This record gives sequence, C-alpha cells and structure tokens, in this order.
Amino acid sequence: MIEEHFTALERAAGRARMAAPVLHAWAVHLAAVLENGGRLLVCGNGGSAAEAQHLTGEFTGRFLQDRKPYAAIPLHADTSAFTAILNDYGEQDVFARGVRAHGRAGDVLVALSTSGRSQNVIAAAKTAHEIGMTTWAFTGPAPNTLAAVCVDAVAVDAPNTATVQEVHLALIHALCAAFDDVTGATGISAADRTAQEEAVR
Ligand SMILES: O=C(CO)[C@@H](O)[C@H](O)[C@H](O)[C@H](O)COP(=O)(O)O
Repeated sequence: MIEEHFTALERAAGRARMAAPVLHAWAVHLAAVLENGGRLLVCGNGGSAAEAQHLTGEFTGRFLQDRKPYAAIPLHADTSAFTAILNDYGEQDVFARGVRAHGRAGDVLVALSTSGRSQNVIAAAKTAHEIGMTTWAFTGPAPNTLAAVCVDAVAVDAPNTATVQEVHLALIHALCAAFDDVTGATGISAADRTAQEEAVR
C-alpha cells in the first residue's frame, strides 16, 4: 500500500507540472488584486480546509522570502461565524455567506474540492461570481461541477482523495513561489537576516 501511495503521488505530481503556465497567470493576476487592496478568499472542506488556511497563511504571513502581508481569509476558520451560519442558514451557505461578507468585486476566490461536488464550495463559487469576484478552483479529476462553475480551474488527475490533496498542496506552494517572483519578494527572510546579523556580531 505504501509503495502504491507514493507511485500514485509521483505520477499525479508529474502530470501537475503542466499547470505551471496557469499558476503563473494566476500569480500575476493575484499580485495586481492584492497590491491594490483586494482580498483573497479561500474555501474547502476537511483536508481542503486545512489547505485553504495553509494558502492564506502564506499570504498574510510570508512564503519563502520576506515581504509585506497581503489580505487573505480562509472562510472556515472563524468557528463562531461558521457554526452560527451552519446553524441558522444551513450547510449550503457556510462559505457563500462568508463570500458575501468579505468579498468585493475584483477580489479572488480560490475554491478547493477533491471531488468537485461539494455543494457548499460550489455555492461559494457561484456567489463569488455573482458579486463580480474572480473564481479559481483546485479540484480532482475533470470534468466536475466546481471546475465548470469557476472561471478557471486546475484539475488534478489522481485516483484518490489523499493524492489529490497532496498535489493540491504542491500546486499551492508553486502558486506562492510564482507570486513571490511576480511581486519581487526576493532577498533573505527576516529570520535568516537576524541569524546572519547575530553570526557577524
Ligand atoms: O481529508 C479527507 C480525506 O483525505 C477528508 O477530510 C475530506 O477532505 C472530506 O471528506 C471532504 O468533505 C471532502 O470534500 P471534497 O474534497 O470532495 O470537496
């Protein structure tokens, strides 16, 4: 089973390299949006929720290089709002209402779903589209509904949920690397700079 897992990951990750031009284009667009005060909203369920906040963390914090923070919100992470929306409006609205609350025309929604069938994620993408946001998806194999309702999508061709999630994380990191490249976030990180300064004292 372990060998099979890594073989599936190697194959899917190899195929995912073809997404490089799309990720670069997304990074260019995202840099323009965020530099102009726009926001990145991200949503997903389960493992994809973890990846959603992994992605936003790289923007409000930093990726490999030191740079300024950018506005990025994982839509599941406010547990009070999430549980209230779930309780008062139902599961379908848990992300869509967050999109209406935090999203503005021109902002970007990244929607993650390994199946491409999660109704709450699809509802978020439709809502974002309605209010004039740009919608991108990371999904499992195409065709799927989420990819169809978003402006653009990277669909990972892999046989199971776990492998799709693992490749999604690699794609997320590639997007972050491209974003740093586009925004000129070069140079050493703050932590590395401090270590260097201490080393020469
Ligand atoms: O992490 C896993 C399985 O690896 C699960 O938590 C998984 O994310 C959940 O079943 C999600 O509800 C699946 O949703 P989706 O990726 O199909 O949108």
